[in-house]
Amino acid sequence: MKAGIIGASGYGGLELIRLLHGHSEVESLDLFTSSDEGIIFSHKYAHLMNIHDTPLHRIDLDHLASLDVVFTSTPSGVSSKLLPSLIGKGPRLIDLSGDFRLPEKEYEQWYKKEAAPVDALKQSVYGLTEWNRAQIKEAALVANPGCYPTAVLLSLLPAVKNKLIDASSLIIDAKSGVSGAGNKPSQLTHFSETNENLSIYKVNQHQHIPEIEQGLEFFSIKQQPITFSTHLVPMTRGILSAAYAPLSEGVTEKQLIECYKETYQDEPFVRFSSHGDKLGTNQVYGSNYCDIQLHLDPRTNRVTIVSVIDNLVKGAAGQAIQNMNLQFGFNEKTGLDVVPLFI
Ligand SMILES: NC(=O)C1=CN([C@@H]2O[C@H](COP(=O)(O)OP(=O)(O)OC[C@H]3O[C@@H](n4cnc5c(N)ncnc54)[C@H](OP(=O)(O)O)[C@@H]3O)[C@@H](O)[C@H]2O)C=CC1
Ligand SMILES: CC(=O)N[C@@H](CCC(=O)OP(=O)(O)O)C(=O)O
Repeated sequence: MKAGIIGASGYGGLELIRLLHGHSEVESLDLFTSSDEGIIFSHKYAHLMNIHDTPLHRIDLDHLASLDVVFTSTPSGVSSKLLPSLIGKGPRLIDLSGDFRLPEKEYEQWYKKEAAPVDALKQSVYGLTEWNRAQIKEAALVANPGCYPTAVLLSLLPAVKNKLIDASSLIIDAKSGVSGAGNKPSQLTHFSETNENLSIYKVNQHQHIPEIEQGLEFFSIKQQPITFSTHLVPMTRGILSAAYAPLSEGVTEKQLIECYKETYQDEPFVRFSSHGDKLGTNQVYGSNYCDIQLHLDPRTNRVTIVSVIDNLVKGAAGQAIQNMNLQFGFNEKTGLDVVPLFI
């Protein structure tokens, strides 16, 4: 199949290239740019020497329409303008940005940008693979989930859906490596302000709050507002999410564990473990895994539900490729069956 990436030179784009390079079904990969047309990609990124020595293409709708799948890995506000004219023109579209994840009003409120046209929004399908396979399979346009919502929703949905925890006042505390902010330098990500520093940011204003609430509601039950805090950690990759909630009355820890085991037992990329008291982002580094653990504190009857992902893989490019595999009828593990880097 013929694949294309718009925003190839960003972090999500580079990760798509890395993983698609090892994908047995992808015959050609065209890279598109808004700023560097004609540049040989490996001259810009030497780690791709002898791997991607082709020039970057101008974003051209006819060229894009000739492909089987197009990934957009662009800043918010870009794919909402680009993709509507490509819907139904040939390629399956998989958008890594937030442009097609929320309804119009919520998007404009939280992203402070103009939303995608309503007709296009109606055709987009939320790409949380494990929870939305039937719809993703048929979708012309997949809205790939945000990095934090992937970690949070995968870890909370079994408990919330089955009403095993009291989700009326969920508190979720999440931490991310700096690559989550993309390759464009900013004061938040400047070395001298991230190194030796741990910070909380976008308190009660993070754009993933409505996405998480919507996901909990869409796949489980009517959701009360959540408290969701994001922190920047001086590391490159990885997200750790920890959620705190009381067990529902009469529910035991054993029931909760059984529910998670059952929900994810056949999933190739979600690993639930009921033992151990330690979970780190390095156990999923570079891989498409989401690892989940839970711990009940019998003194408070509150459960701590923890998950880790690599924000650039399961939180972005890996999940996008998993969705592509699903859409084209390939084994979901194709191109993604790698052992985490760990050290
Ligand atoms: N980083 C992460 O962990 C995750 C990111 N996301 C989302 O995925 C998207 C991509 O993220 P990321 O790769 O980190 O971002 P980057 O900022 O690293 O890269 C974005 C790329 O988009 C291209 N671009 C910029 N402006 C335009 C434009 N006007 N038209 C077309 N292309 C443009 C640029 O390449 P060029 O100049 O060559 O056109 C740029 O390299 C974002 O929306 C982000 O929120 C989602 C989940 C996780
Ligand atoms: C560390 C860091 O800054 N992470 C980014 C994640 C961005 C993202 O994934 O945003 P979209 O919803 O636009 O896809 C953030 O917290 O905003």
